[in-house]
Amino acid sequence: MILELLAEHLGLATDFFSQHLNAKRSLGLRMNYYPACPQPSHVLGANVHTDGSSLTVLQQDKVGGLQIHRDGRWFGVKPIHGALVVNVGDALHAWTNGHFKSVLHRVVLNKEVHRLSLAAFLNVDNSLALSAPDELVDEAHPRLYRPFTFGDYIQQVLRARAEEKSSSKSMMDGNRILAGLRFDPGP
Ligand SMILES: O=C(O)CCC(=O)C(=O)O
Ligand SMILES: [Fe+2]
Repeated sequence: MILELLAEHLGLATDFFSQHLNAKRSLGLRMNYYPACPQPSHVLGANVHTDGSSLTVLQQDKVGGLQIHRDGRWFGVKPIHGALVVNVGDALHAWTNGHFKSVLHRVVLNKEVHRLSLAAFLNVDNSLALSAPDELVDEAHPRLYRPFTFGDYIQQVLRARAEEKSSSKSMMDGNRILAGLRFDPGP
């Protein structure tokens, strides 16, 4: 349903995303438990990252701690009773030629109480080609990425992880991961 509204918003066929995801989809579920922490400024509950999914739907409790990065600053995502948080992941970012941006996020801890969240990742199949449709490419929005499958993206993630292990940097940033798949228009 959300994917159908997003497709309509972009002027694409309503089932543009959902037809592929209905054929071969997988739903990943993760329960996150963040203990109270005596020194919350020294550690993060979840490190800075983007999700690889198309969309992530998150249920958080009332404690708070999720933050998104925008315009060089971190903003808290205030828990609203009965509301779900919907995040765009790297797969949808690439598939829409960056019209929808995957959001860099992290979780901070607090001294007093633990926090729980449940994340549902709408993942795409490794064989899915994430080429943006021509409708989303024009002079103002040149094609960002060469044609690639989600499996190619996973290879880039593994490469980035291996690099992280050998350096002090630790950040699963979709922009950095997708940089390896950027379109090179040539000389
Ligand atoms: O716990 C949260 O609010 C976010 C969790 C998250 O980013 C994730 O599981 O990918
Ligand atoms: Fe996440």
